[in-house]
Amino acid sequence: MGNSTSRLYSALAKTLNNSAASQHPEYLVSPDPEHLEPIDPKELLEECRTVLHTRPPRFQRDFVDLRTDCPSSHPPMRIMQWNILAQALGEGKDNFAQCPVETLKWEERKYLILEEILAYQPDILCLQEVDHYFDTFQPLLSRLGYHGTFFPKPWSPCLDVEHNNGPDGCALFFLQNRFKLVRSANIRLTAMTLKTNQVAIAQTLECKESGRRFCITVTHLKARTGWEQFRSAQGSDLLQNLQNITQGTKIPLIVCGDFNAEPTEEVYKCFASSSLNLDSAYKLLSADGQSEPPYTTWKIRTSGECRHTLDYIWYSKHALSVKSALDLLTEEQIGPNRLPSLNYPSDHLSLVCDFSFNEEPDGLL
Ligand SMILES: NC(=O)C1=CN([C@@H]2O[C@H](COP(=O)(O)OP(=O)(O)OC[C@H]3O[C@@H](n4cnc5c(N)ncnc54)[C@H](OP(=O)(O)O)[C@@H]3O)[C@@H](O)[C@H]2O)C=CC1
Ligand SMILES: [Mg+2]
Repeated sequence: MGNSTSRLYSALAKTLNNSAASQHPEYLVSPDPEHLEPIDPKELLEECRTVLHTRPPRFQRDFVDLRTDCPSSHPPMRIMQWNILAQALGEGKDNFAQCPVETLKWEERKYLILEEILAYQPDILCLQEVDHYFDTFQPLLSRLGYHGTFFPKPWSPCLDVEHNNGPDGCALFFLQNRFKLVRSANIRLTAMTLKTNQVAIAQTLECKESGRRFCITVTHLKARTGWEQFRSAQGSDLLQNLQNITQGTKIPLIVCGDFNAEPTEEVYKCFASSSLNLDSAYKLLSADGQSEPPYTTWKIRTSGECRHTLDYIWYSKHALSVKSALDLLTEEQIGPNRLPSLNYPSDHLSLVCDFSFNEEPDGLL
């Protein structure tokens, strides 16, 4: 290991382990200024691979080209949507069966999460179930050039788990060299006017290169069967909030989320038919361009096997084009024990798309 690599490794290990001697809850520890030196993503990726060398290799996933016919003078924006699986929920609430105990060890799982992010290098990262924001993702991603925002759930179920690391919530990161933050809103979702335990972050960003503005949103709706109407109400509230944010400005939208809803559910239909003219990016991977993937999460709980399509990237279909999308894992890659696994850290797959602005957006939101 060369000198600069060793220094990087030691800085990374320190950042990733800095809670051990702290008297404060880990999630409240602010990063030491020493850790704010920039990190080269390639070097950091190498370090992840070193730490993970005893694990099976990462799954190979390819980007599928979707629109080669719409030339754009600016580089596309890469958006990543991912429910990373809260550490406390994975260990204390999710009841995963057939999931080897080493799979859930945070000391290695965090490197797998980081490796997945570094492998695709998104310009914008929308995460759910983040319960290691302040001690892990904020300090590291800020050194990689990202601006981060975290909005915890008001009553996170993580807090019920012994040795938890604080509440889980949504996090939104964007690369500061590509975007300027124009406006940021933390939204506590309501259902039939009642405040709920689910949240969203909506940020208006301006592309430094093109000057174009858009609104990026991350959310995580209420889980579980029996809550379909509740999810639908939360979705309507989110749409109303986005309507208010974009009203008058007609800026394009990208909404990333774990909606906890199959495409047959009311909340999906509300988004698909909204006056905001949204479409779901991952449909474009299907043969007819009209079908969602067969699954975005696949796990075996003690209560049985759960294979569902719950995660989406919605976008303003007239103002934006999806240039490419990262394909999903095959059943064979996922394997018989499903997710999370030794080589994939979450029970949800990451969704990654490259977007470009269409040339004539006026009035076409
Ligand atoms: N202290 C207090 O006063 C309060 C505490 N709470 C706590 O919060 C919990 C509910 O919070 P809420 O936000 O509504 O939670 P949700 O029902 O939305 O689920 C929370 C998490 O559980 C995961 N999950 C989904 N299905 C299952 C399952 N079958 N088994 C295990 N985990 C699952 C979800 O993951 P995914 O999205 O990946 O499916 C999700 O991240 C309560 O159970 C309680 O623990 C809530 C309110 C008040
Ligand atoms: Mg979960």
